[in-house]
Amino acid sequence: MSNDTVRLTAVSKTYGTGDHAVTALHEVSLSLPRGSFTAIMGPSGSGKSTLLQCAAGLDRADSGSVKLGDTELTGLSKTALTLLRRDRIGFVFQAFNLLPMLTAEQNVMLPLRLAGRRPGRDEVREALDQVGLGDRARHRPAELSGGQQQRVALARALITRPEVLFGDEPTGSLDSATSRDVLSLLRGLTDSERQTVVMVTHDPVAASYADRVVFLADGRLSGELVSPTAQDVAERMTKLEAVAC
Ligand SMILES: Nc1ncnc2c1ncn2[C@@H]1O[C@H](COP(=O)(O)OP(=O)(O)OP(=O)(O)O)[C@@H](O)[C@H]1O
Repeated sequence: MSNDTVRLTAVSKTYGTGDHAVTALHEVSLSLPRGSFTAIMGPSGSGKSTLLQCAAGLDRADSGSVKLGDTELTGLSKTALTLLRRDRIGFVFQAFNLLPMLTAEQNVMLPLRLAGRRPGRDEVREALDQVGLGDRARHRPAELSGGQQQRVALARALITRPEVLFGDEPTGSLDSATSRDVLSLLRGLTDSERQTVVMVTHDPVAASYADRVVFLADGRLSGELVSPTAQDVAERMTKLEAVAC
């Protein structure tokens, strides 16, 4: 079995046709090793979200290969892809997407209920404890801060024990202190549970929590930084943005 949780090989994706065609990804190859935390950065429109969507089976690549463990995603039917996302992938987005009428506990239970499982209360409490919210289980989203709501979203993403957790700007709507809490949690998941995490971000400080930052420019890979500092990331981004202008 491969040591990579996710492997993209020569993935290309074009939106639209003819004069309106936009090639969002040009033959991108990228491996996400098991237990690694990767940040994806690049100027606006460089293909970050498209990369994440193709890697997570939310969108289909036009060509190339996308593998989750030993499963090739590109040939899967829509139903098989839906099941794969439900059972093997976790997501957190900039918007927390919690259901307002449900408590934290009920929100966290939802993915298991949708999978036809009756979750044990212990299992849900454990997921909430993992994100430091064991004492907020009965609160509804409106009774929680933004950072707490994102942590509930994180517990909901982790309850199925996904092979990979994808984040699309997971700290994008949080203030810097709250962002740090959420990023430390993600870092801790990788360090203590070997959770594979990949996150798109615009924030060099957020990216500095990752093991590696992968840069995209105009739909192509444009280098990477290992064990990045926020300053190194910011400098690299300034250069990429200058070229993109
Ligand atoms: N559904 C779509 N239809 C047409 N073009 C699209 C679509 N989605 C993305 N694009 C185009 O593909 C390119 C890459 O978009 P993408 O959203 O992946 O970039 P991004 O790096 O995530 O940008 P941002 O940082 O601004 O969110 C852009 O030129 C965008 O306009």
